[in-house]
Amino acid sequence: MISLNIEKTFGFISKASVAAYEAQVKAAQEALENGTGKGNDFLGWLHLPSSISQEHLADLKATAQVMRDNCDVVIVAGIGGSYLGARAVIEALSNSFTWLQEKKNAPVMIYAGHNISEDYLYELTEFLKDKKFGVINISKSGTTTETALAFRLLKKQCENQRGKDMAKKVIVAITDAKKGAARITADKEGYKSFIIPDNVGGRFSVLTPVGLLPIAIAGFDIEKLVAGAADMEKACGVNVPFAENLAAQYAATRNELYKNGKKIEILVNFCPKLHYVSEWWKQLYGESEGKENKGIFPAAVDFSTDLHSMGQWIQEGERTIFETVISVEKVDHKLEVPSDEANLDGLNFLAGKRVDEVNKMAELGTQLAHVDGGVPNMRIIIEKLDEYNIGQLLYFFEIGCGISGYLLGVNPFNQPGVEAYKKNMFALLNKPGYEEESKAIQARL
Ligand SMILES: O=P(O)(O)OC[C@H]1O[C@](O)(CO)[C@@H](O)[C@@H]1O
Repeated sequence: MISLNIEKTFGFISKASVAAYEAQVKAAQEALENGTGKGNDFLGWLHLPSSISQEHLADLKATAQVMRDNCDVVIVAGIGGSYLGARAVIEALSNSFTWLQEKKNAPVMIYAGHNISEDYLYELTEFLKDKKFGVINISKSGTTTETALAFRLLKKQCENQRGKDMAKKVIVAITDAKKGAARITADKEGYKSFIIPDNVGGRFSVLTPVGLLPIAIAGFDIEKLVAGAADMEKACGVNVPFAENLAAQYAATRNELYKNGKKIEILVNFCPKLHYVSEWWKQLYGESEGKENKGIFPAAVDFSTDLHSMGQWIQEGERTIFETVISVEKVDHKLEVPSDEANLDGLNFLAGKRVDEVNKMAELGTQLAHVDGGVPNMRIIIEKLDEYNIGQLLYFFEIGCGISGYLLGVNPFNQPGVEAYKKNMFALLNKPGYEEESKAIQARL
């Protein structure tokens, strides 16, 4: 099982102050469990891992097989919670150079619909010109502009290039059961579709088809992923005592750090494959907690890379940060530092050592240096990067977020602030229905 070590926060906050959260955490857990807290119409993720049926997984795997049989490239079109979970898991589990390898055992996964860059979309459509490609159109609301725009382009290209019949086979929609343009299009065109349950918000949807279908297409074992999440659901259950409950400890510790002026949490990895786990985590915690002028700012770094860019700030900048390190115990491959007779680079002191040992010493050295520099440190220890462990990690962060949001006193399941930019953009683009806003915004320019 994943474990959590909070010992290196105790020079900054006391053990007793974290322990004092027990009753508050229990109340938050019960509010989640009984559906009595804020945002209680969005708790579908809470027992999702333990309630996913074999039939549902079989349906996902069958659709994944159709895509694998008919596509060399699959575009995951989605933004925020409608793509980050899939990308996080796929990149954590993939060979770092899989997309460059000649012989592939799964379609190349590409992401779109998460920006409005004309160059990105142009270059994507150019790249796809001679490719057997398919598309997964993912949008809970079914109306998100970034995704809808990319899908409009990709749908047209797929139909033109591969013919209407094949396009029908290799375009899949994941959206609301009834409403939104993505649902209307899927029903009208006869696409295979999956439903994002009403009571699961985008950032909590990685264990719905939103995450599971792309992950299965990329060739990973979604049963093991769900099994890992289900075991974490048990391990972080409402009846697991506070001292043994990882999510409870994490939520309490970060809230106590926040109260003591640590306003920024930096999620740290020492393995570049975890970059998108951090991106997923940033949305999960940022959208959930950043409201009512409150909330820890979730940031992330990839070490040791960023030790050579952000390391200075972290070591000696304003002391408003704490670090949460995802520490992976075992690597997949073995590579030793070779000995070199001339030793021109002076690295013979490392000869015979595993590269991972060097990385682990960088990790330990960094932890000690940053703690010495005034940065509290938590460590999430994960045995290795496989489906089962990543499944655990995802659910740990989800339940930790639910508890933490309630401790902070906000509704962790809405995101009203995201509408502000959309309203302005629609007004500036003269979207029908925004006539008043258009006038008002023009007057401000
Ligand atoms: O799945 P949708 O409805 O396209 O939304 C995508 C993302 O946009 C947001 O709604 C914010 O606008 C996120 O909460 C969500 O994950």
